[in-house]
Amino acid sequence: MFDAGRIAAFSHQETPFYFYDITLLQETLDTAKRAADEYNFRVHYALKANFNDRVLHAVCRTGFGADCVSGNEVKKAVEIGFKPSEIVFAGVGKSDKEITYALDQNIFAFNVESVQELRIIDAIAGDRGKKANVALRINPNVDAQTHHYITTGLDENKFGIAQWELGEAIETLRQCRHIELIGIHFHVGSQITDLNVFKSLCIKVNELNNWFDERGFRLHVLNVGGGLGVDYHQPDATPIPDFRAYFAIFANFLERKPGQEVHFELGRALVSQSGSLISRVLYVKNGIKKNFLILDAGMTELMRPALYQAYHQIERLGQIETASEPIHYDVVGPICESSDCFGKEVLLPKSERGDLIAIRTTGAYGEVMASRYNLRNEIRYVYSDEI
Ligand SMILES: Cc1ncc(COP(=O)(O)O)c(C=O)c1O
Ligand SMILES: N[C@@H](CCCC[NH3+])C(=O)O
Repeated sequence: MFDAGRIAAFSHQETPFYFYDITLLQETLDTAKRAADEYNFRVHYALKANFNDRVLHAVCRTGFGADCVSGNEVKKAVEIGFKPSEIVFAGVGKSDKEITYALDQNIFAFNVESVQELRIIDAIAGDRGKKANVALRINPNVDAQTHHYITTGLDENKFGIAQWELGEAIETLRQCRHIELIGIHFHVGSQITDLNVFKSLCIKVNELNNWFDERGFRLHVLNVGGGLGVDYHQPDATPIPDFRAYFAIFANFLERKPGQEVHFELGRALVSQSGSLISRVLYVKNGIKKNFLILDAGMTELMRPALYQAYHQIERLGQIETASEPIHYDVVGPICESSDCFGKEVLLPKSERGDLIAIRTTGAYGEVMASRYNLRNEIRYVYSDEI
């Protein structure tokens, strides 16, 4: 992925920066779109994974809709050019202002996460003389088999309407005159690599689809969320996730009723592998117990390792001196936190001040989770077709 020409181009850049491989991004998007189209599935890209303008333009041009989690994300999606009729809005804490804004934009649907939220949307829609499309986000209590911080579909999680509340939800819906129930929505977690999790989800969706049908609600949409994981350990071996296998699970196990559409909300799987965080070694500290590589990027640029102990492949770019043995380094940033560490005991070629380091698979939940802690600079980025 990082050939000599590219590395030479990096060496003139101010670091740290996010590097986006636009060719890989487009190939990934095209592969996913083709796989989804085979079954007539509709994908709304989850903006929360990466809302960089270049990324969003590519996603929009490829023909995906947008899944948003804040009023600002809805605004961003509209500005980029996503059709309002292809924008959905989820989130456990939508403010009145955000609901009003999204209603005024005539978005496709609100994925509603509580009975109380149903009443609020109904009231705001009534005041504005509108009818809001809603899908109920149901917590199916399906274990996503992922890191406990990024699982979202268990009873202990704050997301969605619990199954025991569904009776109250449909009673409320019957009273709401400014709401149209169009479907049901699920999202059980992120970075899911065991496809059996999605089979279990399908079984739950089928049960609930029947439950609504028996009560006279004809659902138009089954939205099964996102969550497909990527290979953080071997980014070059699997640069594009197996979208065909993923969609095939839903094609095989989901029981659609006549006219029902299936919607998805993929984020990570569409953008992760096309991003890398590129930084420089500032200092090398050789200790008795440890060797440290101190980079000019830190948890302020990439928070995942500090937040979830997430693994990212770390590579030293450029010429490797074959005469020296590789060395184990703790690769750390400059931030005043001990958790500001990208990897412990990482085996790398002997490195020195000025060397370029790539932290891979950072196209999703990288740039978007950056912070200004320690009054750090704004994030910089470099696109493959501009160098
Ligand atoms: C409701 C919802 N949809 C979609 C996504 C996108 O998930 P992923 O990036 O794992 O595909 C998320 C994030 O986990 C989410 O909360
Ligand atoms: N931000 C997380 C995933 C959470 C996705 C949003 N629900 C990550 O970096 O993996």
